Amino acid sequence: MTHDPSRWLLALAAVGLWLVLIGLIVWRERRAKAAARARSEALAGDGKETVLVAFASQTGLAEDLAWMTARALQDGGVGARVLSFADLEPATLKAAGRALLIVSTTGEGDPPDSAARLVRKAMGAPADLDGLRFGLMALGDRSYDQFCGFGHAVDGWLRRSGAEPLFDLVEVDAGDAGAVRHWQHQLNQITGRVAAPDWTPPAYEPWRLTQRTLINPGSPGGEAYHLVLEPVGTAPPWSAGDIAEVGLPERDGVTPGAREYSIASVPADGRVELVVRLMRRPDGTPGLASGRLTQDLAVGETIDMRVRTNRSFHGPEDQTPMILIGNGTGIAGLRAHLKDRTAQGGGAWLLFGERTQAHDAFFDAELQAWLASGVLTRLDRCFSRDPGDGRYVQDLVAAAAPDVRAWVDRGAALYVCGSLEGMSQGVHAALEAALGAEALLTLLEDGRYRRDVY
Ligand SMILES: Cc1cc2nc3c(=O)[nH]c(=O)nc-3n(C[C@H](O)[C@H](O)[C@H](O)COP(=O)(O)O)c2cc1C
Repeated sequence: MTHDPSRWLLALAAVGLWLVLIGLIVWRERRAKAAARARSEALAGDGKETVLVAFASQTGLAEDLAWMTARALQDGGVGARVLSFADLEPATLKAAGRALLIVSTTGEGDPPDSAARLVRKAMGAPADLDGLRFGLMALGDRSYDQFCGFGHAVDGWLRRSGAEPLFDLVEVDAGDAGAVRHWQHQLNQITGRVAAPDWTPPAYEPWRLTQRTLINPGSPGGEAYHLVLEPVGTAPPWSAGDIAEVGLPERDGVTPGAREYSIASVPADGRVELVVRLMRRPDGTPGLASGRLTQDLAVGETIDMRVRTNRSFHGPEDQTPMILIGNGTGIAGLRAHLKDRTAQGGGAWLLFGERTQAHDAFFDAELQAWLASGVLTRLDRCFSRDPGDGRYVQDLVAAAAPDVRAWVDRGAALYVCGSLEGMSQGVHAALEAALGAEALLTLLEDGRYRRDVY
């Protein structure tokens, strides 16, 4: 032990600074929550007749629709209170008397992360919800096996708990406008109003492809491209973690749904960058969206695109250490976060897996520069097809388990981006082994374990 008083003073100052920073983070979080509460209270009106509007959202659509629902109720003279599933208890539902719930499904039929606490604590068995009347809108996508899986689970639990539906479950397939209009129609029944407000999503804007680079020539994996798109008009604001929705042109009289890609850049870049892998159908022909973006579209041409907020993958404060984990094109979302960090921040550790060191070390020069500048504190990569390596990113997490624990103990947040199958499940299992299932669930519920997987 040192007896040098100046060392003690330094240590005390460091601890003091650390406490101030933690306090600042807590204060900012409280302020954000208070702002949402104030917004919600403003919509609640005089409280005579209030409907609870609760949302469980992974990428933000259910949350947006919840606020639009609350506004439509208020415009029709009915007060509304908006609550995330993260703050929802059975008793709150029962006390509300009337509730409108908007929930999406993620993973493979799974609840959004913000609903994990309610699922674990309350949904295992029926609750006492006698007297509650509810309307439920389930967001999903029919291309998944368990269409609206979580919406159906909530519906079943509410009914088993004695709650009564105000109308049949409204299923929304890939943001289908017709189903959303049906929900608006049900709201009109509640408010007695006829005029439906305009809920159409923000229009697509033209973006010009200014650069396209194949980033893995010679790779045994599918070709991956780095795309740079510049707005023809003015660029909208966005945050690291947000998504670009690419509209596809009509084909044989059918408009295919939009495709979503994690944005690999930040507004300061003045351009949206994407990392797109060319997908091939079983017959070898290119996939609709990836084929257009990586093959058909010429540099200089424009596409329809809009930026969509993806709150559940937004970053923490610069002072919060970040552990970024991903594979393949998942580097996109992680890169945006790294671009947002400073060398004075809490530090960032990237664990990344791809096929070969020689062809698939995506953005290597940039990562090395971030390591040198201190933005990136640590870089662990593995390559599954390299002789002598053969590991996947989950193996990196498992091998570094004690360090992962130490980072999390220091307050680190975990961000996972990349493929749902294989990677995200494997990483989840490795994190469970490293931190304990209970601790990982708590991190998930507290927004310190965030995922953007597809
Ligand atoms: C990684 C991922 C997994 C998904 N899994 C399912 C699923 O299993 N079943 C389903 O019906 N929809 C699934 N979806 C579709 C979403 O439910 C749909 O896009 C919804 O509109 C998202 O709403 P949110 O933005 O509020 O989370 C999935 C979407 C993503 C990105």
